[in-house]
Amino acid sequence: MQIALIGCGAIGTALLELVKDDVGLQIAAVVVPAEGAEAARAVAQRLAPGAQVVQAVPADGIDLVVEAAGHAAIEQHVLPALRRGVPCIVASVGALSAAGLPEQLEAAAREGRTQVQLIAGAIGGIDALAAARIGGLSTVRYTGRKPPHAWKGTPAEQGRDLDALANETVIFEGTAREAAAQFPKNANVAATVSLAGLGLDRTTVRLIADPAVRENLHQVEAAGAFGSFELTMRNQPLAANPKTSALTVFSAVRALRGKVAPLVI
Ligand SMILES: NC(=O)C1=CN([C@@H]2O[C@H](COP(=O)(O)OP(=O)(O)OC[C@H]3O[C@@H](n4cnc5c(N)ncnc54)[C@H](O)[C@@H]3O)[C@@H](O)[C@H]2O)C=CC1
Ligand SMILES: O=C([O-])CC(=O)C(=O)O
Repeated sequence: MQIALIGCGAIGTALLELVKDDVGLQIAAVVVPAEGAEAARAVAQRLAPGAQVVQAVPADGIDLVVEAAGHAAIEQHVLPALRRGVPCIVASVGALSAAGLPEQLEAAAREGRTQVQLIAGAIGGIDALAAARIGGLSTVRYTGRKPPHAWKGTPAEQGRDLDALANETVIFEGTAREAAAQFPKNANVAATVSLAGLGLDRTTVRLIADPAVRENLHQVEAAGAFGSFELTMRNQPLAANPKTSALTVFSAVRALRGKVAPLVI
């Protein structure tokens, strides 16, 4: 299977490392903006020597796209690939918080008679939540807790010095839609939980900067006709990007391997 990888940062690089010996998965292209091309070429030379580094998904010869780039990449690269009939695996699930984008993705996939797969990424329990939804859900709450430095470059910095935080601090409370839009690199999981469950506007979200934690903690509490569950993930962040959990990479690799494996779980 010939694959185009969109994004070659923390997730993309770790993904290339993991799949470099997978015989069924050939990385044919790495798609990055012009300013990221040089760094991506160095990574590709080491981990995917057969890949071309390009600024758009090649029009021919690609069987599967995997996105690990950021919200803008969905409109820019995923929608056109779907329309051409190329299935896509998406990590930047928070992009679907933009009005109309879920519908556009569905329409593009229909037009191309293909599918877009939103990965679970850094969160677990998505299978249970999506199944529970069929019986009816009453509440779904998501709490994301990360060390203060993981919130740098986000609205969490407004009115506070993250380096000086002595206690856990709630930096956001609201809907999953608002969280995903305001924290595009930190709240994709909020969008994923909501899309699997009660939707972007009925899922309540709290985001916390906590100087007492080293890991990225994700908690989900869900209740409905199925019963209830509480889930806590204590994820190791990637050294290359403290905002991103290593599990996100494993989730993307699982999705890729699931496309070629004879038995899938
Ligand atoms: N679903 C989940 O659980 C999670 C999803 N994510 C998503 O994955 C994205 C990537 O995460 P990291 O690898 O940690 O980020 P990163 O910042 O380390 O790497 C981003 C890469 O994408 C490239 N890029 C940026 N905009 C692009 C565009 N429009 N088209 C093509 N390439 C582009 C950059 O040049 C860079 O190579 C995040 O921005 C977030 O949207 C991240 C963590 C968890
Ligand atoms: O990787 C994580 O821990 C979660 C994350 O950044 C996101 O949801 O965007």
